[in-house]
Formats: sequence, C-alpha cells, structure tokens
Amino acid sequence: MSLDLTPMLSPARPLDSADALEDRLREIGAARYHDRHPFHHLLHGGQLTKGQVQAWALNRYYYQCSIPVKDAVVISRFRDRATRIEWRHRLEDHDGSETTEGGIERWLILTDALGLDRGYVEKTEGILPATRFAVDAYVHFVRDQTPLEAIASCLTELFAPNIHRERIAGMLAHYDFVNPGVMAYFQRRLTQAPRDADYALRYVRAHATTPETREAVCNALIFKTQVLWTQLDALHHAYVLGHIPPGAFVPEEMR
Ligand SMILES: O=C(O)c1cc(C(=O)O)c2c(n1)C(=O)C(=O)c1cc(C(=O)O)[nH]c1-2
Repeated sequence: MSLDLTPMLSPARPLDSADALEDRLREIGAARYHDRHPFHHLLHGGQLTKGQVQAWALNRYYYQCSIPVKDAVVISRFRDRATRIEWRHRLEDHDGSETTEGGIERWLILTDALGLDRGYVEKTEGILPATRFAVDAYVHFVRDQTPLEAIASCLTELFAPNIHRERIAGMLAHYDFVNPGVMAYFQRRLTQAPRDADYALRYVRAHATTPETREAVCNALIFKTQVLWTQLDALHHAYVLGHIPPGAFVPEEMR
C-alpha cells in the first residue's frame, strides 16, 4: 500500500472564477506554507540553541538580500508603467535609501545581536548550498515565467503576517538573546506584507481570466512554497540532524 504523506487538498473545484482561484490559493497556503515546517516549530517554540538560530538567520540573510534583486527582475518584466510604479516601493522596503533604513539593514541588526560578524553574513559564504539553489531558483522563476506568474509567486506573503506574529511572540518569550529591537524586521513586515499581498492578489484575480492562467497562478504559488520549504529542510538536515555540508557555517557548539 502506498502512503501519501502530502497534506490533502480538497477535491479540485474548477477554476472558473476569481473567487474559485482565491479559494484554491488559500487552500494551497493552508496545506503547504512553511509555518507547518518542523524547523519553524522548533524556532518559535524556543527549542533551538543560539548556534542553530544563528544558522537560520545567516541563511535567511541570503533570501533577504535576494528579494530586491527578484523585485527588480519583476519590474523589468513589465512594459506597463503603472505596474512598475506599484512594484517599485518593494525595492526601497528592503534596500532602504540614502536616508532611510531598509529590511536588509534590519536583518543585519538581528544577525549582529546573534553575535555573527557582518562581513561574514554579507559575503554569504557560509550559507547552505540548498539555500543558494532555492533562492536563486526564485529569482530565475520571475525572469523565465510569464509576468503573471512572476507576480503570483509572491503570494506566499498572504500567509506571512501570521507567521511573523508567531515568530515575534515565540522568540521574545523563549530566547534571552532576542529583544523587541532585534525583532524590528518582522514588526515592520506586519504592515508591509499585507499591502504587497493585497496588490498581488487583486492583480491575479483581475489578470488570470481563464482556467489555464488561473492554474498557472496556483502552480506559481506551489513553486514558491517549495522554495521556502526547501530552505527549512536544508537547515533541519544540517543543524538539527547534524549533517553540515562542507564549507557551511558551523555553530560553536557543533565544532
Ligand atoms: O518570515 C517569513 O516567513 C517570510 C516569508 C515570506 C514569504 O512568504 O515569501 C517573505 C518574508 N518573510 C519577508 O520578510 C519578505 O520580505 C518577503 C518578500 C517576499 C516575496 O516573495 O516577495 N516574501 C517574503
């Protein structure tokens, strides 16, 4: 007897309207978003060592610094000026500007507090190979798929505020090396992510007008949940099970 361990989605309803599309997207999120991953349960439940949290933050930095690159590629896919203007603030949200701090800087405040050297973090030398492959696959996806799928792939952000709230509360409660200043990155995302997700959802509802394009939107979201899940699988394999690949960061307690 074969055993299907993937979470069950309800029997596929035809994607014959924007509402059916939205319902399917929310089902995909409920079944596949990385809030279900065991590594997140350990992180938010205070069950990781400081070294394991360092490994998470170091690897996640690669996602952070690649997001504005990804968004610049998304912008490059549109000849339509209104869409480019709408998407532009995302670059500043992460990169900041000459006068304002962005998300990447806030992430470095977190890695500083964890005792990681900034130069080492920014070089990204010590990240897991799977982190690099997964994140790069996201950048390549928005370059290679249709502009509609490029936008749809950010729809995981629909589900991000809940996990951010859970992470802020969990990490503040459980780790003595975390304080509200350190969690500023996630606090800020609580207002940024809903705006971004709302726009993307409205966009796919309006522009995916056939069952085929709605299916493509769903598959883009599934792809993105896999980008996120793969990163946590790799962290779990390396830092919970102890199989750290050659060249990757080794926490002090595992040396
Ligand atoms: O902490 C998280 O679980 C999480 C998830 C996601 C996501 O769902 O892709 C993003 C973020 N955080 C985030 O901080 C962020 O800036 C972000 C941008 C994007 C995107 O696809 O454009 N996703 C996410």
